[in-house]
Amino acid sequence: MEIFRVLVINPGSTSTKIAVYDNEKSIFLKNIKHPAHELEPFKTIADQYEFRKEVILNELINADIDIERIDGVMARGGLVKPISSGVYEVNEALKRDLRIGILGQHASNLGGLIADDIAKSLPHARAFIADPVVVDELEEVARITGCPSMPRRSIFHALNQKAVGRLFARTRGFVYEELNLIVAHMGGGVSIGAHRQGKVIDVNNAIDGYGPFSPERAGTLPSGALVDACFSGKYTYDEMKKIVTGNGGLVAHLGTNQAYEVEKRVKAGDEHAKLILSAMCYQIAKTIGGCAAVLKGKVNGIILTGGIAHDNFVINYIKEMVDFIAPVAVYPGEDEMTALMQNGLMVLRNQVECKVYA
Ligand SMILES: Nc1ncnc2c1ncn2[C@@H]1O[C@H](COP(=O)(O)OP(=O)(O)O)[C@@H](O)[C@H]1O
Ligand SMILES: CCCC(=O)OP(=O)(O)O
Repeated sequence: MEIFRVLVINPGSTSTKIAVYDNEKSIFLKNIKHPAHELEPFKTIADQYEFRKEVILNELINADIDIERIDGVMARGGLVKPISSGVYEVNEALKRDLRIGILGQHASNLGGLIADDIAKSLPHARAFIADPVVVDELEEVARITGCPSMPRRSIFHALNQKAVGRLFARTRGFVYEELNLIVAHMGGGVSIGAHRQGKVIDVNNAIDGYGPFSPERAGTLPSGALVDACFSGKYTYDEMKKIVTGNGGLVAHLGTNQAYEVEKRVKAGDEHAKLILSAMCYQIAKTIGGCAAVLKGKVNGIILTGGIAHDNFVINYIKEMVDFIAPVAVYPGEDEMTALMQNGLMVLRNQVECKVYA
């Protein structure tokens, strides 16, 4: 059997994850955490490009991985134009939109760019992204806000939400497309999606829109206060953007983007840390309740996933508020690396056609 070597790169807001597979066999996996102070010197996401690329290449060198053998570089894709779920080969149009950050700035914008750069330096590698954060399956009614020029947008952890949705269904003898699920991904950002028979018909905008606050995002804010702050003369445009994305949420309240650090403080008896972490959980649970209404109460399961799903305080808090809706399943971490590898192998084996980003 032909062996395909796939490099998977996943730049998240608080981490860079790297994996190498020979066919389905994992030969290397590393999660490099980036505490807030390490990323603070970079003014923009684009400024992190060299840093993140170096991190990836150094890890591969240190692990003695023969990168010349790589056939495909799979990346978690970023804030390009809204597109359907699937695998896209990195092309010039995609790179241009990733560079601009046409729908905003997020570490995953670097994924396709770094993948392309690495693939081009190798003898026969191709670069792809799959299920980027802009996968858009929203129902029309879910797009409308009270201000026609500011519609709601689908920006979420599409790759992992769909991967764990499929895993949940498979392990229970169903297919994902038969079930109604609510998936809460809790990472540097938090997204909560209403999955109706394989389509995410409603979800919060996890980057700079609305929804629960998260380790580094402010989430929904009182709009009057937000307008006042913008015009107060105290902040530049970039500073306001950073308040909403990057320096919001746990970073703003507690000075760290690491939920495990907050959990340690809570265990040590820090009442303020407990109140803030509780507020984040409370907002997540309320949003899950909203998704139950979207699905008209017909919910087969609630899935809690992402790095913070390792945190027992968080899980217990949310479970207590929502387990009256449907059974709660917990998938700590994410299945993004496996999902990217599987998508890459399907294309390299010509089992699916990759889509063209135009
Ligand atoms: N074992 C753990 N216990 C509690 N929180 C954790 C644990 N592992 C990771 N986290 C938290 O999960 C968050 C990162 O989640 P992750 O899904 O890796 O996000 P991202 O992809 O945005 O970097 C961080 O706040 C981190 O502190
Ligand atoms: C839009 C979802 C992307 C996101 O928030 O990812 P991180 O949790 O990795 O920042």
